[in-house]
Amino acid sequence: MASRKKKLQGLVAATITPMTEHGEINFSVIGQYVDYLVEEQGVKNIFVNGTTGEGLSLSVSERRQVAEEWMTKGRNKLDQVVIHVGALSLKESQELARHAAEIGADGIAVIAPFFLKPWNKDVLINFLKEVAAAAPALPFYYYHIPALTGVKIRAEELLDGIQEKIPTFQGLKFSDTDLLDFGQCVDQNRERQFAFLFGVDEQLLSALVMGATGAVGSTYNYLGKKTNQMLEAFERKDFSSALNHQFCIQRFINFVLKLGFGVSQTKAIMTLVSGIPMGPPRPPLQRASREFIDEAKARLESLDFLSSTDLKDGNLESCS
Ligand SMILES: CC(=O)N[C@@H]([C@@H](O)[C@H](O)[C@H](O)CO)[C@@H](O)CC(=O)C(=O)O
Repeated sequence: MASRKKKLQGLVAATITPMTEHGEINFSVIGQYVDYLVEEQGVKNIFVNGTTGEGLSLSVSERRQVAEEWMTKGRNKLDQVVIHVGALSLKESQELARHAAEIGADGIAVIAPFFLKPWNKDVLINFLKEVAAAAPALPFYYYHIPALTGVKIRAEELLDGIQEKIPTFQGLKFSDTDLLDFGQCVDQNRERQFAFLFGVDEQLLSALVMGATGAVGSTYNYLGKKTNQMLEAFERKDFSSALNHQFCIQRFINFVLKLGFGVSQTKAIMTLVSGIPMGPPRPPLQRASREFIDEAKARLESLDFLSSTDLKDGNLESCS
């Protein structure tokens, strides 16, 4: 039976997988990365090998090593480490789930298989159930990201009666903008035992109103501190401040989305803000362009999201 002690709350950074210039995993910076998240961003939960971590572009052996490194370096520093173990092959997913349990992870998450796809809720649940059963002591999260998987089964439908099928089910990572679906997931959870982790960083405040218990996202790697200020304002019911924080965050995300934003750009921005080299993404992704990096840097500075900036005085856009 999964431990119900620690409900996953607050911000969860969807970790980047650092790579060398030759495209190999750069394990040597993960210790520094943990310290940066905890000390500079106030983020103590991580989601490893997900979309941002290029989990599906890594081999099973690499995924195991990455998970191990985060567990080792995060020991006594991080609160919770959730490992994404979704794969097209059920066998691989089960292997990764067993491995996550062996190394002491706090939970596992799984996306819907996206090549030969489940065509209805029951078929999807059967797949998830088989993975969850490989790690029967670990909390299980379903990772709903329909825009990337192409599996459009509503989360609200999936959750209906899920615990009878998957006793370790502990929550949902909801990376979609359908707040009706999200709200109905929260609404049906009468006993409030599940974690509802929202995954669209630029809309988090709306999801908090709808009952999100936390958030998993790429921007919490470098905007964790800002987003924590929003969570704190929301907690003390200072909705006007919370909205100001969300608008500030939106100004940045909206800007980069218009330039073209994804995992490659996240790697470049994190390198810029943290000073820790994240390296290039793995093909077919291509590294972010010089123009993107320059424009993103200027925007970060104008919003006062880069600590080195001197623009505070008289800067109308400043979000400090
Ligand atoms: C499609 C995508 O990558 N979405 C991101 C968001 O954090 C996203 O980068 C952010 O909201 C900006 O649009 C996360 O939901 C992904 C995530 O949590 C993960 O890496 O597993």
